[in-house]
Amino acid sequence: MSYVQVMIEHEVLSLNRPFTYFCSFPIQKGCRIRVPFSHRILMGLVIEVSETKPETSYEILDAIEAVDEHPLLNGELFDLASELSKDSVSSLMSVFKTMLPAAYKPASKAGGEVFETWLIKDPIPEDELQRLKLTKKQKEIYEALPLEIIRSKARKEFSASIIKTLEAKGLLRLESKLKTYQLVHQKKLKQPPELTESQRMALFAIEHGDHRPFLLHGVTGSGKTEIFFRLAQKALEQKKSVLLLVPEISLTPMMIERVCSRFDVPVLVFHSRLTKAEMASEYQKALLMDYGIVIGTRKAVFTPFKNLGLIIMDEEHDSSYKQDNTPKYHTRDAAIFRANYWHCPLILASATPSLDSYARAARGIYQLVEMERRISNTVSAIHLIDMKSERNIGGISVPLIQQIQKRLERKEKTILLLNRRGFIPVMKCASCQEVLLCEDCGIPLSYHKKEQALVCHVCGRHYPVPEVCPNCHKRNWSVVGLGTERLEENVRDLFPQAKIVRMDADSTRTKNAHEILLNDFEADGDILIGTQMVAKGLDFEKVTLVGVLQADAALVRADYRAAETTYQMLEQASGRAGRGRYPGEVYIQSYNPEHYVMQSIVHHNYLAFFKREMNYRHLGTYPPYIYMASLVFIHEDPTLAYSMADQWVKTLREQGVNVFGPLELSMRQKKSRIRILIKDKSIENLRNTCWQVAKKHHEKSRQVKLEINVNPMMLEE
Ligand SMILES: Nc1ncnc2c1ncn2[C@@H]1O[C@H](COP(=O)(O)OP(=O)(O)OP(=O)(O)O)[C@@H](O)[C@H]1O
Ligand SMILES: [Zn+2]
Repeated sequence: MSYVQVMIEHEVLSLNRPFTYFCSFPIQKGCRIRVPFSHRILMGLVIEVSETKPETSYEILDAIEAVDEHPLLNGELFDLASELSKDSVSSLMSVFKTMLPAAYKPASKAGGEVFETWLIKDPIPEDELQRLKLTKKQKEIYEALPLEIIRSKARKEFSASIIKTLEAKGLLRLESKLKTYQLVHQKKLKQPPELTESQRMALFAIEHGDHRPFLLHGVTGSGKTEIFFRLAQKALEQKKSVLLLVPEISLTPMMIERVCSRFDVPVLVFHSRLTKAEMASEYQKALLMDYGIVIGTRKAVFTPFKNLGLIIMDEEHDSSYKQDNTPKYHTRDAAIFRANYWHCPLILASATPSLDSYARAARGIYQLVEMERRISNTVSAIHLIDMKSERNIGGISVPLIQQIQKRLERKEKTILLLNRRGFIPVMKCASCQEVLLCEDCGIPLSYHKKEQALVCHVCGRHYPVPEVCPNCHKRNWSVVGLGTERLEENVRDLFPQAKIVRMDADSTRTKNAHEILLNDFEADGDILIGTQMVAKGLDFEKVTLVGVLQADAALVRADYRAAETTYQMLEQASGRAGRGRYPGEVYIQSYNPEHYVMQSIVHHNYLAFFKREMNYRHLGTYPPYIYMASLVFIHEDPTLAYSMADQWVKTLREQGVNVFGPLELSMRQKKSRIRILIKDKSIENLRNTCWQVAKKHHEKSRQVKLEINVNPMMLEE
């Protein structure tokens, strides 16, 4: 018998506190529990268990039942959750739900096919078997059955009716077991290569460093992965686990392959494409694992460990490390927390570190380790193509076409980057200039040829293509702009013999699609066309040419990080060429070749870019010089949302807070969104202000939704 503190399943801030229940059954902290709550039965998570009755002003009700036998979260993860909740200004329950695999979320409706039924053949004395009088067929099948088998499999492979009979006669016992998966195939192990001089120096610096996080700034192709592996090897030798974070699902297959061909230890994988049951199975394995390697995207940072010895965050600059929806946490912050908890090294690695991280390294908050040479010892030549004067066919400049032709003749490979999917980015009427917009979001729709549909790239809604313009009723659609789907067609027209592989959000919807496409390209592909996902991490020896189309498209965004993200994308894309024996060349098509982003790329000069960009951030008072939070008020009625935002601007201004807005953003799902921005030199002050708004807003209005983003990675328009 005990008293338990329970956080109930709802994520709202008004319920962001524990409720007390009386518990007549055994339960541990970190288990889910069913409890009565205002005339309903809800699921919750036990955050404390005590023998003594706590002081409460309300009647203590009886909890109904335990859902888990063993805790899903340990003490460390509880502490991490409470820190992330405070820091991201979101409810503790929203953090728990993000941490746990979907199948284990505390939610009444949760569940899923995580368990499957097994048949167990317990030993039975011969005379007992005689007494049951089995037919010849029944006996045959009984004897043929293995000691343990999944029930559905047994029914399919043998006879469903006979299996049923054997169950009824008590010869087969039913047992419910967690579905497990062998996601990773073991391969022959590879021997580690001899380290280069610059790798040895970097490794030495890390092994002789102190407790602060490391920022490993190594140019593309400098062999950072080998550094990870040497460090991992040491941790594993001490029987400690290694957490290896990668930004995007597209990078996991390559990393899994590399890890599995080096280490003969358990490897667990977490990413968003796993099914509910696979995710739950990996999580259960982690709870039981003594030591091993965990590879994964954002969510992997919440893996439970018995003993963690090393955290690596590869491509640390990538914006997918920040979660878009509540809780809007950054994986880096969670990684820093865990490294502190386990007193283990944290390696933030990138060829193009985020400005935030590099600035921190400059101030000594991180330890900077640099690798300036590529393994191949080559430097790719960067050619800027001025599209204002250069002739092009289907969006590809003549010099780039000539280079692709050369690669085809030499049986080398080309990567073409165009960061826009679909066929035509904007559907426009050539007669009246009408642009077709998403009804829910108010942003232009893209034409996707294969699907014969107009698609909103924000909400994903599909629309049929109208015969005529809804405005002027003429049939005169203009085909302006270029998406990856159309680029593929154009390249096919130019090089009909080439084998082309296209990788973008449309071609990678299905499970394992990334892996299949990349394998295709590596095997016999000539040209890989894709969005920013082809710019990252790929390591193919035969790629000697990279072409970037519309390199400055992303520069025109109003976001304060537009230059930074463009720089990172271009430098990363350039880095895919010339990684092996053959030197690489990069062709960047730009309308603005004098821009400092383009110039820094040409000269492979990160530091020049960093200094210039920091200067602009200083002038505009943007991060990393200050901290920033965006508060978005959301409602169908724009005037209601606006007045709410406007009141807060006035109130905060009276308190001396540095606040900007209100500003109307594009709609989402037919709802208006009004944003205010807060800037502060102190992150604590900024968070306090946000919490103050969040709590008061909640008391004042339940109708207008408020979304808070502390340290947003991007400011939308
Ligand atoms: N010491 C070494 N000797 C020979 N080859 C090596 C060595 N270290 C790494 N390599 C090879 O060099 C290539 C580039 O290494 P790696 O992929 O680790 O680069 P990286 O620094 O992660 O680059 P990026 O930031 O572009 O992803 C790989 O094919 C790797 O196998
Ligand atoms: Zn939309």
